[in-house]
Amino acid sequence: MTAIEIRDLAKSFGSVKAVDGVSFTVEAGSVTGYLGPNGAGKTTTLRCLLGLVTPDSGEALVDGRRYVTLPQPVTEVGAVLEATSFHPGRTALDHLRILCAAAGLPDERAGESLAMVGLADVGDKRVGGFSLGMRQRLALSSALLGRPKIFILDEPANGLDPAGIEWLRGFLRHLAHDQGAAVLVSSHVLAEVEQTVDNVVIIARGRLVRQGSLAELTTNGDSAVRVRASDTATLGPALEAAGAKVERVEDGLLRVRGLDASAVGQIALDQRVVLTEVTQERSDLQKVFLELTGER
Ligand SMILES: Nc1ncnc2c1ncn2[C@@H]1O[C@H](COP(=O)(O)OP(=O)(O)OP(=O)(O)O)[C@@H](O)[C@H]1O
Repeated sequence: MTAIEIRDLAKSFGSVKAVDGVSFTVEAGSVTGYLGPNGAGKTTTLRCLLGLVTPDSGEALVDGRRYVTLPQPVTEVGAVLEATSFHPGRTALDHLRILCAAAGLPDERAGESLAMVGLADVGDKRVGGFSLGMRQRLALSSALLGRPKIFILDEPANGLDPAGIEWLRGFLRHLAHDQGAAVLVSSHVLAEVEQTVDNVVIIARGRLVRQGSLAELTTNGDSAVRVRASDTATLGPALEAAGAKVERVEDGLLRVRGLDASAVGQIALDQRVVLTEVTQERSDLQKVFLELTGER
């Protein structure tokens, strides 16, 4: 079921075409990564979806409707935009209770939502003392208050430490895969979302560059392992016997498809062949992103 639909969306600010004819959909039960370098137009797209920016043309729809026409938006869409600000003197629970009151939600949703993001123990602490990562979690908990089934999250991994990013991955997958939510999550860092998303939409300078399932974009044939070894005459046939396609690049260097680096290492060990280099080549997705961003 299509939960989010962006159709021929365009928005300019003066002479800058922030979004220039972008179309994609996000289905229920999946996480879609909306990726692109800084200034690509991601935030503008998400702001159009949330009715904060009026597009010049095209549509940005949630559940087939414009956000501004939703009768009780918090129960349908949970949104976290970049640089969410909090009153530093308020406790986390008070912050959420105020949002509950404004949205007509029962008070207890504040504590429940805080617990879902792992902040139950600090509900009575003032937000002013929170780390950036804790603020990100608090922002996420505010998106959970109305138990929505559509999530629109702008760079939610910003400021999280590696453990926080790992937690976020699991949490977003849980929302989509266990609870059937549609999750649209933007990032300018591919590695942050690569292990989370089912689908990828890449934009640059307002235009769509590539879209597809993660599986399509990472297994379209080009990902191989480069292996430098002391005895390729022994290793090559052993890898082939294990089902790999082996190309002899030059003396002592093989390019292996169909096995990952650890399987290659294990076979080399079994054959008592010394490896001097094992490099996983980048997937097509990583290459596209690298060209756009220079990210390594
Ligand atoms: N309110 C605005 N007024 C003028 N220009 C804007 C406005 N909002 C965005 N832009 C411009 O539109 C372009 C796209 O910006 P946008 O914030 O959508 O990109 P982004 O992909 O979200 O980037 P980032 O990862 O840096 O947040 C940029 O050139 C930006 O400077």
